[in-house]
Amino acid sequence: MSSESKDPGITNLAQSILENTKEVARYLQTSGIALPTFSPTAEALPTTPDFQKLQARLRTQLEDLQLLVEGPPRFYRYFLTRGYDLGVFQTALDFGFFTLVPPEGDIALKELASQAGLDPDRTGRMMRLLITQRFFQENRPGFFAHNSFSIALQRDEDMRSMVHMSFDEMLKACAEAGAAIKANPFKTDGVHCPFYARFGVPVYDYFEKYPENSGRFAKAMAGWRKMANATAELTDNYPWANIEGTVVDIGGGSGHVSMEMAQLFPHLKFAVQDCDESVLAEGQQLLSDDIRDRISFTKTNFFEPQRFLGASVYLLRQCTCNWVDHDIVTIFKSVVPGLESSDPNTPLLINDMIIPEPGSEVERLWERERRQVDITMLMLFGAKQRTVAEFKTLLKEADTRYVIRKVHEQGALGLLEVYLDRGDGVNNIAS
Ligand SMILES: C[S@@+](CC[C@H](N)C(=O)[O-])C[C@H]1O[C@@H](n2cnc3c(N)ncnc32)[C@H](O)[C@@H]1O
Repeated sequence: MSSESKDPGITNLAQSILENTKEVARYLQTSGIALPTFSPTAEALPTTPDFQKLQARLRTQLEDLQLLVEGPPRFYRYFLTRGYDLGVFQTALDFGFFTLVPPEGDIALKELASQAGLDPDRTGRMMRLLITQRFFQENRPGFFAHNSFSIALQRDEDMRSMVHMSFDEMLKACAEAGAAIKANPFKTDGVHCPFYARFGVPVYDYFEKYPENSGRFAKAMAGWRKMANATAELTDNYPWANIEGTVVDIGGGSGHVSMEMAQLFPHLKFAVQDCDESVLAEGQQLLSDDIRDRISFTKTNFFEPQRFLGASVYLLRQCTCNWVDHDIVTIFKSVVPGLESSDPNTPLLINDMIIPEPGSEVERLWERERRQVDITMLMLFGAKQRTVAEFKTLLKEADTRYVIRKVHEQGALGLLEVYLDRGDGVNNIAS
């Protein structure tokens, strides 16, 4: 539920937008960063929590002003065409427009079409729609160049992979949403969900079946970390400097999070576990010399009892959201042998989005970001993001000794510090 129920009136809203825009400009000037433009050479904006707060406040107000000024019929006129907009974006990625347009200078339409392997008519029509949406530019007729938004996808393969995967596999699954949910209105899991309806296999079986797409998935996860959920909640909310030994990164994918942590905490080792061999192999190749000796990769099934014993931390990052409740109970149970074999202060860290309890006073866009990812899980896995109370219920169902010692809810992802109460008083917490 949103805290913003008052209607400020459009001129008051516009006035506030002006004030908040000035604050953004002041922040940038104080940080020595040039004001944003659409030029391909525009400087990157800061990603600090303070700046993100300013961005979010302005974004909410801009969205409200646009809705109020447009009114429902005009709004729906644009809203209903988003499917076509996304279809064009997907095609542009499929045909490589973002990488074929050179980083500097421009490219003739005919040349772009020829390199893309597409006819010039459709190449031009799609590029020109994209240009109306502020991707690319056509400063001289028939020649295309990058702007700040299109070049961002050329420069960063991880981010491009995330956008491409979302508009390719995931969007196709979403198109099946109505039919798939109608077919099973009271059952939801990895085989009763839109992704399965579209592709005929659950998500992770799909990536095993198509290893070429699995590589893109691993890059996409790294891209998502850069775009939406940096590791700050994980790195800043646990006393990493005070521990020693090995962090087991369960379902760690290509190990991109372990790699970042290994750079930050050179005294720690990381054991990346995942079921997908190609993703693990991808990670192995990304290791730089400074961390190579401290990161291992092992093919593991997190539904089976943990075999890495005596670790300092067991980490489950962005895995619980992919599974339905009874699977989560199995995953939580499977960590228990690891925790039992370790020091009583060894946590299971669950680093996933936390859904606010209904009725919580939270920002509308903050809640929307969480609910968008929650619905992503519904579409792809028939699964969900969870509230703290839901996590607690599943942990207790897995093992009554599980206790949640700390909850960090504020960042892009939440962090639950979970321990096993072994009756020695160390984790005897009323939680
Ligand atoms: C959403 S990704 C998260 C990756 C990484 N932890 C992160 O935060 O970016 C979930 C990972 O779980 C892995 N996975 C799925 N089923 C698994 C299983 N049964 N055992 C181990 N890993 C599994 C997937 O291959 C994938 O890498």
